[in-house]
Amino acid sequence: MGKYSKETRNLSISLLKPMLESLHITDPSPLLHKVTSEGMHMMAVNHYHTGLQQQLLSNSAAQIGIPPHTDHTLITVLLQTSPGLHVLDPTDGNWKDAAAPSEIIQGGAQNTLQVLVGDQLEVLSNGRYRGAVHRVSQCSPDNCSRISVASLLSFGMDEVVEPAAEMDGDELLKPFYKGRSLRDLLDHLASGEKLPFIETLRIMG
Ligand SMILES: O=C(O)CCC(=O)C(=O)O
Ligand SMILES: [Fe+2]
Repeated sequence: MGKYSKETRNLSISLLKPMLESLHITDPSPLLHKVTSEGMHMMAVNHYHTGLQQQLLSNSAAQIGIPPHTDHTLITVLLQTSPGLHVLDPTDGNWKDAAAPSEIIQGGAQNTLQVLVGDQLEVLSNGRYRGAVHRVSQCSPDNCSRISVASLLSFGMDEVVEPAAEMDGDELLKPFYKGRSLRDLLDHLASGEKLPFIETLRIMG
């Protein structure tokens, strides 16, 4: 796991670099330096299995799966042992299976990594990149076995993330997001507020 974690962190950073360059941020190096020196990298392992499913069913009507959400990250790299991850396609509003069709046919997605844009990249890019809305479909009650490993790269806990000051070589004219940190996200979650955090950051009009 240690080696995998290191490799996915390196992969995320090497993906982030051209993404920032694509925004024509005059000098992306200080941003990248912040991520590499003070950023957070977390690994989350989700195990969806029949025992847990049955336990949930006996207690309530709940079923295993994850409802639609975006990640708090800059970038998430996800490994799944079998299909189940769906991503919302903003162009037509339909959910798309994140595994390639050939993998679905073969019943596995072991050799593929999914890369998801998270909220922090949406804010930093002033909405040019949009956080990927994703969900995990519910397991069948009698045949549920799935593991996913998420590698979550973000700025540090107290870094206030806001639209980058200069993009496309010009001054940023109008920021569409408020600047907030991960600590603000934790306060938001603790407050019991139902609105997704990213929606509280968007500045309308
Ligand atoms: O299990 C998965 O495929 C996705 C998990 C996920 O979205 C998350 O941990 O944020
Ligand atoms: Fe997620």
